[in-house]
Order: sequence, then C-alpha cells, then structure tokens
Amino acid sequence: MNVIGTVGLPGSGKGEAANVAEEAGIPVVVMGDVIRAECRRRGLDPAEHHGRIAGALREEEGDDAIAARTLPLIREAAAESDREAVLVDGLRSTVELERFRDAFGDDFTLVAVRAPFELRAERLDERGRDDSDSDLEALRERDARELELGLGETLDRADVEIDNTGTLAAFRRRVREVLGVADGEASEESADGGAAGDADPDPESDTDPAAPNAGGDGS
Ligand SMILES: Nc1ncnc2c1ncn2[C@@H]1O[C@H](COP(=O)(O)OP(=O)(O)OP(=O)(O)O)[C@@H](O)[C@H]1O
Repeated sequence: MNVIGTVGLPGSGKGEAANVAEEAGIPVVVMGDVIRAECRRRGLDPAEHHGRIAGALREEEGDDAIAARTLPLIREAAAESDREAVLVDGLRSTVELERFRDAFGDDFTLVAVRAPFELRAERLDERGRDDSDSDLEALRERDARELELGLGETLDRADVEIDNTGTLAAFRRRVREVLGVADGEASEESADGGAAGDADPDPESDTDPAAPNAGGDGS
C-alpha cells in the first residue's frame, strides 16, 4: 500500500488534490475529520471548536494524537479499496510526519502543495466556503498558527513538490501524475461533473504554468 500525505498552507490546493484522488477511486482520509468527530463526541460544533479541540487532543494524547487516530482510518480505507494507494489530506507537523514514516516506512510519500499568499488569498476569496475565506487577516492568522505547529518544516521535508501557481487544470494533471493515475482514468467516474468540470476541455491549452494568465483564470 502506498500512503500519500499532503501538506500545504490554507488554500494551497490540498482539497483539490483530494478531489483528484477521489475521482480516480483512490480513497481519501482527511485528518481534520478526526477532529470534527471528536468535537461531535464532546457535543461541540466543529465549526466553532475545531481549533480548540485539535489543541486539546494534542495536550491530552501527545503531539501525534491526530496522526495516531488517523492510522486505523488509513488501514480501513486501504482494506476496503482495491487501489494501491490512499491519500491522507492535511499533515501539519513533523511529529505527524514521523508517526506516518514509522507506520508505513518507504511506502509513505509526503507531497508539498505550494502557492504564494496572494494567490491563496484570491482563490480562497473565490471559494467563499465561510466568512474567513475572504478575510485576509484571518488567513494571515491561520498561516501563522499552522507555521507555529511546524507546517513550514514539514513542507520542507516533503518527498515531492507540487507548485500550484498555474491553472487548475495544470494542477490537477500534476496531481494525477504524482498519484500515478493515467490521464483517461481520472475523470471517468465524475464524468465532467463537479470539480472535474473545471478541467480544461483542451488539455494542451494551459500546460504552461508560466503562461501570461497563469493563476488568473478564475477572474
Ligand atoms: N490552480 C488553481 N487555479 C484556480 N483555482 C484553484 C487552483 N488550485 C486550487 N484552486 C481553488 O482554490 C481554492 C482553495 O483550494 P483548496 O480548497 O484545495 O485548498 P486547501 O489547501 O484544501 O485549503 P484549506 O486548508 O483552507 O481547506 C478552491 O476553491 C480550489 O478550487
């Protein structure tokens, strides 16, 4: 089994990478779901208490608490799937990285997803999932919180780099390449529905992330 973990600052494209995996039938385990489940177990609204409960879990069970709780979910997902790979969305710290490396050895690959602040701010503004998506100050604070947890060092220790400064279609292609998914295979299930519908109908038209409108295709 290959376990592919992603790490990236808010809005860098981790969710999109997970979408690409799902469309290819690769199971996705979202580390944040562990925290959301714990919020519900404690009778708290995850939307409000996510950060506090993540901190509480680390204090109560150790810095690798969330990774430790994610391990059985990864094994379950792998057991239920006939695919060779599982994608794990959202490592935050080197402690988590070490926990996964201990558990999976060379079968664990860490993928860094990178995009500069301005581009992430612009994309999150467009995503508009909640109020904080359009709030520059909130993004700065989120960046700072995650960097304080060790996300910067985790990014630097990745095995594979994905630069997400080009178009969405180019990013999705690069993710498929990293996942080892053949191009035709990826969007069969989604049949141009959902996020896959954003893929450029002409796959050759935007392969160059340095194209003049790179990253600005949403505006
Ligand atoms: N190359 C791209 N071009 C245009 N839009 C993009 C690109 N990559 C990602 N996006 C969009 O940017 C937004 C943020 O990406 P995504 O949700 O994947 O980030 P994330 O890393 O999961 O963020 P968070 O940690 O906040 O959930 C999404 O709406 C996504 O569709």
